Amino acid sequence: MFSFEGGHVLTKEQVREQQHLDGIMDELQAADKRLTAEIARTKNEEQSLNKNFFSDMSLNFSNDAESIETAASIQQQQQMLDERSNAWQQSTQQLKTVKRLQVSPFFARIDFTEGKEKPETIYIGLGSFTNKAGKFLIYDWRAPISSIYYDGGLGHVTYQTPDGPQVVDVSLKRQFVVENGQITTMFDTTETIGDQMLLEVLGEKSDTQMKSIVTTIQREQNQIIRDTTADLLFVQGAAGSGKTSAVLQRVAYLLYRYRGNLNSSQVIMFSPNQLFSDYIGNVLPELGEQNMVQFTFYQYVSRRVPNIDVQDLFSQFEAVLSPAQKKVAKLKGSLAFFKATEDYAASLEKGGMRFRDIKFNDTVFFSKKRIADIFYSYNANYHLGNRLSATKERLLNMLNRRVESEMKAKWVQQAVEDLSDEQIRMLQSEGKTEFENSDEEYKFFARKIVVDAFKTIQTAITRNHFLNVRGQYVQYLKDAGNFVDLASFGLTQKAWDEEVAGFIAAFKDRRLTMVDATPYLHLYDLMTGRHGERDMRYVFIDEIQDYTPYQLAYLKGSFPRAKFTLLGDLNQAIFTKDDSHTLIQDVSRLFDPEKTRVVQLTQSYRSTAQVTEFTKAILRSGQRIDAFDRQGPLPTIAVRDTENQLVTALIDQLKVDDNAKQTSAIIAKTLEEAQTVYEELKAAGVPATLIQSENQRLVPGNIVVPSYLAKGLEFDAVILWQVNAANFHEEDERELLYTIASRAMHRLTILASPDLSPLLAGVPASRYEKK
Ligand SMILES: Nc1ncnc2c1ncn2[C@@H]1O[C@H](COP(=O)(O)OP(=O)(O)OP(=O)(O)O)[C@@H](O)[C@H]1O
Repeated sequence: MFSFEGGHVLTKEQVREQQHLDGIMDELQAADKRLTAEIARTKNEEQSLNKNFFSDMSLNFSNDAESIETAASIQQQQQMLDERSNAWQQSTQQLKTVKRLQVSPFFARIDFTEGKEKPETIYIGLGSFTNKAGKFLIYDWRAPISSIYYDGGLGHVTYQTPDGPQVVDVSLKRQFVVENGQITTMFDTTETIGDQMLLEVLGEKSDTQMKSIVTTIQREQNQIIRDTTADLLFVQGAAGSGKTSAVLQRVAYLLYRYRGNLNSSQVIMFSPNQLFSDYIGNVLPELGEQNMVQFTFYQYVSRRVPNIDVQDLFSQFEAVLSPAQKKVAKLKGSLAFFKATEDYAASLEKGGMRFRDIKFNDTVFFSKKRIADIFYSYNANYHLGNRLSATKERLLNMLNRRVESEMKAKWVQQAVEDLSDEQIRMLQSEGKTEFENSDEEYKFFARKIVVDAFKTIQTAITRNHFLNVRGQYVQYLKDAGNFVDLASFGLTQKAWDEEVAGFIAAFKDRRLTMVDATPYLHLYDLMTGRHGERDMRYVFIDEIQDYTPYQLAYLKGSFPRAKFTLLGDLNQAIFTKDDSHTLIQDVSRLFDPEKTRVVQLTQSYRSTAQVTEFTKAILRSGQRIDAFDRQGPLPTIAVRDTENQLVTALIDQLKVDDNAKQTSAIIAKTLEEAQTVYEELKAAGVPATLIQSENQRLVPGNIVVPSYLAKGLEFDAVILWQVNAANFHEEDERELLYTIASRAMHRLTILASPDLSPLLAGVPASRYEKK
């Protein structure tokens, strides 16, 4: 293994590689020129074809034969136009790749032989590049053959091709760092991906945007990236083990592998918060792909219940639940409750559906009784969805028939008389202008007025306004004891009734907590026979430990034809807390076990060995977490008597981090505490940015952030603010503490006053330094 940087004497091999690189850079430059010219030319041709589209043809439709000729000629012109525009698009795409490759053409080389064929050498980069003769100069990292770079060492290595597994004999694996057309680092490795390269990458500074990991993807991550068989791919991994990184590269891989059949709008990713969505937003574009659809679960739910205020992340995190409320939340998040909602909906096929009157000018037009009679007039084979469509059709027919009689109503007569000249002209412009008699004229205008006025009713029918969804949900909660065993969740009927009463009070104000939002939507979907988004092909859910089984079951049903990739670390549950440990069993029940693949990632890449060893000791679960051998300072713990003294300790620490050119994130438990410490820093003249909402962006420099927004992010240095007994004492706060501590890449500091959280009592003294 060797490496060289400025000043070292180059070996023959290094000179040879640089010459090869120079050759490729020349080819890339030539391709850049050629493609740019080609794009300009096709664009011009297309424009002139467009301009002359009709003038180039003799349009003649006077007889059949000639119109056929004309049609053929139009078609031919259109075809030429399409070809030009395809050529233009292709060249534009190629040019983009060439431009990306010019920055860094390749990062690896492999030499291998396949069977009895001649030895081959290939170079791997961010995209494919062929010379004019069609020879591959660079292979895309996602090409089947590139897999051998990630999957194995030297010797026999198997890789998957569309035609099945292939075996090759690998004789060389070389890694490069290329900057501005110069090879700055080069390693030969016998391992999968040499530790040295990884060490270099991991030692870098944090950024406000996540980076891609294509040059150093690890073998077990590659399994995740290239899996195409599992319906459910479940990735359980320690903090910083590259779950998020791996799935982002997986999206890029799938878009490449199924190019032409899969586009980025058929891939959806659920992220823990908007801040995180922004943080990962650059990875795919950097890899030359378009971003997938991104949502937080809150966004996904709240956009579907427009007039209701769904509980946001902040209040979800800060809410303090009574023991009874905790039990209710557990019940409402369970698969048993999911099943109960389905059973309740099925019971509505026989009766109990709640409707609203459809009103017109403040009087009842279709009464709820009438609607219910129609709804239940169909035979028992009709499910809710069919019943609803049949009812709507009937109502629309009835509405049409009412037009004629309504035309005689007094208000219509009045409206016709009141029509201004302008209105008359407008209405006439849409139809007749001459009438045989005044009666006919009256009817014409009366009909227009009635049809127009009935549009509100039509909308009410087509948009299901006559369903009383909120009333239905309340009714469901009241009846829930008939559909789910309350006792198995430790609840009596009385306790449940009290909770329902509390729920109704908030619901009247149009407020809905997160635990109710999903069953509410689910019930609505069942009532309306909604079948989910069938176009979506891949669903990714990050941080699944913060979802309830109910929410996951609901998402599964919402994307009935998609394959799912779920990522989680059961040690990092910040909302669902200890329930997360049964989540895997619950989730696996939703999928076919034959098509489920579980991958465990145990190696933590984010942090230094010192930070990982410390954070690991916070946990009790004994889950395997392997530290990566990258060295850094021991974490420090500083306890002071007063908060004032603690602020001084904080400012001192910020200076230390600053001197090490590391940006710090000060993570406080709650938003309120984050605000306080931010104000204290400001008063002391220390610059920092307060992140108080997920809709903000990360910025360079020091930040102060509440714990629930730090999910999934990482920072050079992390300072945990006020890890005292008051803030962290419950067992179920252990995972939160682990989550925020594990955000640190290079340095971790823990500050507390007047005492230290007992949750840190189990961390051996050798793993930190007291200050
Ligand atoms: N193969 C790799 N090569 C280089 N860097 C890697 C690799 N795998 C992970 N990393 C780095 O490790 C860090 C953690 O990765 P990532 O955020 O994907 O982990 P995670 O498992 O989603 O973490 P968490 O659950 O703690 O949020 C990132 O900086 C990422 O770039």
